Amino acid sequence: MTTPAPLLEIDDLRVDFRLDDTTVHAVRGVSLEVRPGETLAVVGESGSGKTATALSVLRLNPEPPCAYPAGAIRFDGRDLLTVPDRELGRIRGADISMVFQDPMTSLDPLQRVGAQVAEVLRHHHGLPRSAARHSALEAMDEVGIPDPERRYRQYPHELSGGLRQRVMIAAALVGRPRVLIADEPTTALDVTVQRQILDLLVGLRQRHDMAVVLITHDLAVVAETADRVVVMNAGEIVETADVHDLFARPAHDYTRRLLAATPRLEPA
Ligand SMILES: Nc1ncnc2c1ncn2[C@@H]1O[C@H](COP(=O)(O)OP(=O)(O)OP(=O)(O)O)[C@@H](O)[C@H]1O
Repeated sequence: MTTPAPLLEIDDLRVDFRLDDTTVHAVRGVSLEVRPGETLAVVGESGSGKTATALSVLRLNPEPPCAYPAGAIRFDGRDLLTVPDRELGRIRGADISMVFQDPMTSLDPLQRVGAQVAEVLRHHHGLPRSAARHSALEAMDEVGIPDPERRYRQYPHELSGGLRQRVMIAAALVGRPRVLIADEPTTALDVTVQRQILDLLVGLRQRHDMAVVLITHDLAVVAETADRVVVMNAGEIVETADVHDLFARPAHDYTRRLLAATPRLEPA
């Protein structure tokens, strides 16, 4: 069986944060690839460099003098670490989207949620207001927001945490990206809503044939959703494996310790 060419390739990524007179080597030579249509989980304990890696893809880490990314991140023959800002702006949302843990910090509190979903289409595809509204309503409906017409006009604080996360997912999807990076997308939600959001992501990935990079510290989530898994510790990848192999035959000590800390797990 041939492995499809990767959609996104991270090559020897290093991210340093400089704070006063200390330097934190948050990411230390991470290389990974994301293949078309797969769910790649990135797991590891808090502080292992998962978020700094993900943010580097869209250059969302703080800028120098705080953060210094190095290495290469290749997408469609371009290095995202060095493409001009305008080009990266076109890629964000249209080719690669991100969903974060806490939608309250990524949604604008002063803007109606529907307009925030539609914004992506107006910005990237130059759609007129009415067409963008129509597509945004469709996306809100697709992610399971009941009565999208009414919700469209509401502000983020008028929605529950689960609905806000669905709005973020609608905004991330509406531009039909090929890669969705979801950073702990369910951590801030209660357990039943977590389940619904994960099911939603799995369904959307299949329907839109998009690749999902799922960042999580939760191995139960990995077992249920991932095709392949990258395990990070202290800024480095310690193991990359097919999800079944990872759970059946973890190769690295650190992975075995992570698995031992989460009893009774079976990949789906
Ligand atoms: N803006 C920043 N300024 C300084 N140091 C940072 C910054 N962001 C992250 N770090 C440091 O970089 C390291 C990696 O952090 P990162 O957030 O990438 O880890 P993580 O695996 O995503 O953890 P978590 O699951 O807690 O989000 C940590 O030591 C963290 O303190």
